[in-house]
Amino acid sequence: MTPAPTRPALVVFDLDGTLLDTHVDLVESLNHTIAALDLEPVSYDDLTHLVGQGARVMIERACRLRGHPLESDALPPLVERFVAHYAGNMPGRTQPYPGLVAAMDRLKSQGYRLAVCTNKMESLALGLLDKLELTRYFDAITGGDTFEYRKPDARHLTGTIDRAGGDIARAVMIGDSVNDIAVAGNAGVPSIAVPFGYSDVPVNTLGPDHIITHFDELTTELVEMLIRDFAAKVAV
Ligand SMILES: O=C(O)COP(=O)(O)O
Ligand SMILES: [Mg+2]
Repeated sequence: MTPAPTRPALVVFDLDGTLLDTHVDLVESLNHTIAALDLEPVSYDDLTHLVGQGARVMIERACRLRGHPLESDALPPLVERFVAHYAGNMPGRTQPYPGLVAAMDRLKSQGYRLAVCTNKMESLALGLLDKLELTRYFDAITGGDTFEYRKPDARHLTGTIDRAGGDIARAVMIGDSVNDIAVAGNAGVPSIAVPFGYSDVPVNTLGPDHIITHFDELTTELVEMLIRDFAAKVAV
């Protein structure tokens, strides 16, 4: 039998492509934004190469993809256009992935803490989670502009863990793409990858400590096992 955990752990979630399926609204707002430059719309397949570093980078990458690299002064009005459209449309067609809410209820009923560490702008992350009535689950929600650094910089994750009142030795990061697995590795925290998000490569190639294909698999037993195995690996 698994011994009782010393103290509840903290599970830190990425947002886009992990907690929430945001792709329809991201693509729509991105296409609305680049339409101001008369650029052809991008597709969902393109999104996996564009998303990951927040709206500014996503817009820059989309313009480059359409053969229209931006001058630096062209970006701020486009970011404003994106934010107005995206925030105005929330929650749009965005939904939690299957089993997420039940998994969060399960973890919280065991006293676990939950947090969000996303490269999405903090205001957009907060607004979206509010609209979906999910904010109350989280002890901290940090975005790509909360600190002066963001994923994959370890300090984005360690700062999130601090704000959530968590302990780095009892935390797990769960995400869909390279920044999530890298930030966990950089911070010294075990990682779980989900394959249903927006990675442009198969998640097993990112080197996560574990992969779950459905949130039904996210249990306190799994979290405890990952924390224990990770500590044992680091101690070797
Ligand atoms: O919005 C982005 O570019 C990335 O967001 P994420 O870190 O929640 O995946
Ligand atoms: Mg993501």
